[in-house]
Amino acid sequence: CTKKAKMAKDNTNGLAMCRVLLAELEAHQDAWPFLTPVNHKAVPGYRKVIKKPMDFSTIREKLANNQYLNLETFIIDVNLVFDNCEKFNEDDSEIGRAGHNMRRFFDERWTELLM
Ligand SMILES: Cn1cc(C(=O)NCCN)ccc1=O
Repeated sequence: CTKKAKMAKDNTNGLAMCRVLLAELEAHQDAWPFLTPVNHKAVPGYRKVIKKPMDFSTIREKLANNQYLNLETFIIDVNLVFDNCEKFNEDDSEIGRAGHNMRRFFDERWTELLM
């Protein structure tokens, strides 16, 4: 096949992996803080501190709207969820621990799928 065709196949495989990974993130027992956008009206300081909010439902919407070029751009948004969580929450808190658990799960899972 041509290089372009191979690239297209890679993107297809990459996007299939995004769907698998996102479904597993959403199904994880520690996903609850990340399933929907943080309600900045209910969480004082969030809008000021977190410049680029991100959550799993927004990632799902972007995936459905074909806004991820490949697995890499998808991984950037997933890591944004966990980086925001670390910035706003103490490590020794319910949500802080959930964020660390979810990041570890995600890192192990996508490397498994890619290796
Ligand atoms: C990720 N994150 C979630 C919340 C939250 O309250 N989520 C709603 C749970 N029902 C607050 C701060 C934060 O960083």
